[in-house]
Amino acid sequence: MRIIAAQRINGATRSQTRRCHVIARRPLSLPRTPSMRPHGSRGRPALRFTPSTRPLATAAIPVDENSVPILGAATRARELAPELYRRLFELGEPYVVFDDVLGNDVRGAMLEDALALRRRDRFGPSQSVGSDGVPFDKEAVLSCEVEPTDFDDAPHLLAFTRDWLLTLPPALNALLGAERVSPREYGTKLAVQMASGRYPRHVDNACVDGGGPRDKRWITCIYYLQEPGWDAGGALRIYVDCDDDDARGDAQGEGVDVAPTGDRLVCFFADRVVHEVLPAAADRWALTLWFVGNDDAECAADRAGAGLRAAHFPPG
Ligand SMILES: O=C(O)CCC(=O)C(=O)O
Ligand SMILES: [Fe+2]
Repeated sequence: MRIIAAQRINGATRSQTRRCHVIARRPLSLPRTPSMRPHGSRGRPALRFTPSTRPLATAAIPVDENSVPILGAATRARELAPELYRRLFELGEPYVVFDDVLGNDVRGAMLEDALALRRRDRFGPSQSVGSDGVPFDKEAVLSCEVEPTDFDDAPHLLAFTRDWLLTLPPALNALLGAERVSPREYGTKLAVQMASGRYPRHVDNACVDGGGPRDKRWITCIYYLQEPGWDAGGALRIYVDCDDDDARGDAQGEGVDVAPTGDRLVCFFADRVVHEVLPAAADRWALTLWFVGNDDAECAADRAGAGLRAAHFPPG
């Protein structure tokens, strides 16, 4: 087993010279999606949404394995999968929060990567999709999809992404007893919400027919990169079902706030959980991985959560 050198985790080996060759394979046959547009394009028409997922293939895997930092991320994915499965699938909890996922050194190295990408101007306006399937720019939120070609700047972000994508789907599928989470396709987004920015209420996968490829994103996992002691707001507000006889309840359910504490991972179903992000007083960093469902029926109108979604996004 290879050992990660502490200085690599600390980012001390970050250099301007290329350490290895990187497979710069773009998603193979997917159309350009809103988040894959050239950065900074202005005055774009309101296109129908097409999901930004990609074949796993060799994406995010540099040719020289020895250059990939070892974060313990695959081990953590294997360790956390049973609890994720139990709480999301067996107990039907709307979301699951894991803390101390990779340790503060790894978190810090991932944040350094993100800052390096920002210095390289790799970010563009971040888009959301409305309940009608029409995308719009979020205010003061920038994002990018970390690519294999970003390896020299972002080895830790890529190593985490690669390890989770290779490990979590098979681990969940073993528990589910069928290949319901695709081990071949994924979505990803690195986002920074600046002061004054916010994410309006939405469901990641609105399950609307956008006229393009079907959006197959099924499970959202968000890893937060904040420094320890973060108290600048920016909670993820998740709307959960509430009982009819709950005095505080209304048709929209009750919002539960999850702070974007560093080294925290929050997971929920991409096609049914209504959520938003509240304003933060400082830059708020998050790396999202979307796991893709293999089964068309996973994203069905009558699935759990449809009532809550209808309450938040009434037709018309
Ligand atoms: O960063 C977060 O907490 C949530 C982000 C989000 O809702 C999204 O990217 O769709
Ligand atoms: Fe979201």
